[in-house]
Order: sequence, then structure tokens, then C-alpha cells
Amino acid sequence: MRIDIVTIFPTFFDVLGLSLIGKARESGVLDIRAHDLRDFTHDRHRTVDDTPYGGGAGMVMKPEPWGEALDSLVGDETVLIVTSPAGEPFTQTIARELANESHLVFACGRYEGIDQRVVDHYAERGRVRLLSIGDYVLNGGEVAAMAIVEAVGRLVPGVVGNPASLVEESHEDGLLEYPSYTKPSEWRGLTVPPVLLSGNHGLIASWRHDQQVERTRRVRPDLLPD
Ligand SMILES: Nc1cc(-c2ccc3cc[nH]c3c2)n[nH]1
Repeated sequence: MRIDIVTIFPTFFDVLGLSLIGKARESGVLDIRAHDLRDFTHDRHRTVDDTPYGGGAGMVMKPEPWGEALDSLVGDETVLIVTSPAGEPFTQTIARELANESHLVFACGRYEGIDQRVVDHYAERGRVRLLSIGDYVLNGGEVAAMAIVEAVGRLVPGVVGNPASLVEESHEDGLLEYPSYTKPSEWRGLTVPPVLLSGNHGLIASWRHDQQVERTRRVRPDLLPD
């Protein structure tokens, strides 16, 4: 999978050279590239923003640099992802959908956001998704893009060593994950649930599912079917 990220802070994504995603980049399973939006400006000050039509506080990102940057990256197979607090809530289901794509381009806004005509222009020509990682406001789209890149990247075959570890996770089966324990069997007076020491794998599986349902009912009842 090829992932391109357009941002005025390209070094922000240097962290993607670490850990699993970093190894996947080295092996070629993931090809992730960050691009500086200012490289697509032509004035001395490399200007990417201007005052909003209609007035109001803050600045809006100009459409021209975005058009040149995205024209250089977006193709017929591309899904253009614009992170925004006004976007569709990003979920594990969307992560799975995006993990099947061959090319993702992320547009990371700053200031008060990107001129709406950029989204409108590319939505007329291909697939564009406005995605939010939560109902809170960040200073820019980079943190949201980073979260989505990690959630999607780890689902791409060859990125995670043991694909079985992707199955029993929160949200993978619509439920929150069960609690996990490791040695020692007692720590600060706290012990491990005896069923996990029983060696009875049927009982363990049943206990773990019960824990998932109980935890989901307690913490995220909205995830349970009506
Ligand atoms: N879920 C979420 C996304 C954002 C976001 C995304 C892009 C920009 C551009 C300027 N501020 C932004 C905030 N905040 N919260």
C-alpha cells in the first residue's frame, strides 16, 4: 500500500519510521511519504493561507497549493482522506475498508481548515472521505492522520507478524477486548483469575467472551445491538 501525506509539518511523520510501521516501510509492504505543502507554492513567503471570505477569526488554507499538491498525487485508484472535526467518525470498520485500498492520500489541514472547493473539486473526480477521530478539536489534521495511518497500516497483510493477534482486539468483533494478565500470578496482593490458570481452553474462551460482553455493557453500551 502506498500512503502519501500532504502537510505543512512533514517532519511530524518521521515517527512513522519506528516500530511495526517502520519495519513495514523498510520491507516495502508500506510505502509512506510525507510532502510539504509549501513546496507547491510560488511566492517568496511560500504562502498557504489567507483571510476567510465572509469574515471571521483565523485563516483558511488557500486552494491553489492544495490543487497542485494533490494533482501530483491523486490517481484513479486513490482514496483522498481529509481529516476534519466535521468528518465521519473513523471506526475499525472504516480501517478495515481502507486497508484493502492500494493508495491513500491524506490532506492535513491547519488554521481554520482547507478551502471547501478543494474537497468539492476532488469529490467530483474520485473518492474523498472526510474523517474525524473523535468529537474534540485539534490544532491540525496531522494527529488525526497519524492515528488513521497506524490503525489502517497495521491491518495491511505483512505488517503485523502474527495476524491472529489482530483478531482478539477491542472493536474487531464489535466488543471491547477482555482483560489480559501475565506473570507473576500475584502482584501487590492482586491475583490472576483462576480460570486462566486452569488450562481448560473452552472455559477460558467462554470466560473471555463473558468479560468482553460485561466490559462493553459497562463502558460502551452504545456498541451493543439493541
Ligand atoms: N477529529 C478531529 C480532527 C480535527 C482537525 C482536523 C483538521 C484540522 C485543521 C485545523 N484544525 C483541525 C482539526 N480535530 N479533531
